Amino acid sequence: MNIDCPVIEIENLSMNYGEKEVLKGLNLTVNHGQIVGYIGPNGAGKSTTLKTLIGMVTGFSGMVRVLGYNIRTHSLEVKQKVGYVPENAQLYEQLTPLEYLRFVGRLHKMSDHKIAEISPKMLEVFELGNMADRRMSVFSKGSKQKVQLIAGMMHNPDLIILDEPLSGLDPNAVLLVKEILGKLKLQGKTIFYSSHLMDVVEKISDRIIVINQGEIIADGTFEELQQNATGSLESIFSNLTGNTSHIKDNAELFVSVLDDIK
Ligand SMILES: Nc1ncnc2c1ncn2[C@@H]1O[C@H](COP(=O)(O)OP(=O)(O)OP(=O)(O)O)[C@@H](O)[C@H]1O
Repeated sequence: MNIDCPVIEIENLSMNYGEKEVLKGLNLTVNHGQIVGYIGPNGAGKSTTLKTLIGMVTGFSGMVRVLGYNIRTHSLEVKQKVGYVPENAQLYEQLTPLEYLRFVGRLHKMSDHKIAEISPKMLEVFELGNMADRRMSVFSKGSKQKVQLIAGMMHNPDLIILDEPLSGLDPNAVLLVKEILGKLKLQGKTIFYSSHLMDVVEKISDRIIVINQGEIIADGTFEELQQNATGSLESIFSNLTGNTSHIKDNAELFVSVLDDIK
């Protein structure tokens, strides 16, 4: 791929669901070889942005180019070349991991030989080797997420888009994914991911983008974000995305409502 050309280009991206304006004129360029953390409160528009990048959302306005392809006209090419791990794992649970990875690998035009060679190794890495032939309907949430992560990256894409990739993973698996992402970055891959795990985002991201109510409100390295508000990313996040003084009051209200049930 041409490393001089941006991996992701978004100009004036807006998206409405009915009356609700979910993305409000986003502008964003991501260059080759960065790990970009995309954070924001629930409902801020993170998943909608990521789905737009992968061609799963239509009806938006503005321009979106991924790996040089205009997503409106070349979404198939983007789907084939980009790695994507969705927020809610939609696995075909009647399949075993090996069957599922064969299915996904074929969609990415990998040879059956290559798929058969790498799938058991990747499952072993995620400690799923002994589950390779079991139906995924019996898998725990974390195990399903691990299969989803493998499926999203197995074709060795240059751009990996991850929506809450660490959701449901135990601390050792989180560590493993962090290590893998770090190594992929060293190979020149670009990783654009959303997460609510502020400590992880703080540690592994070259760049952090904060979205709130459909608008980008901060964009920079962790050190750059610290120039306006010191402290951990968690406290910067709270400062940027709103008043948190109501949290204690709301917790008290919740418990007092429960008390009334007695
Ligand atoms: N298919 C849909 N139809 C209608 N509204 C939608 C749809 N998908 C998302 N929304 C709304 O768009 C807004 C943004 O949702 P989105 O999933 O992008 O947020 P998010 O930042 O990923 O949130 P979270 O952190 O909770 O995953 C929310 O108000 C959500 O209810």
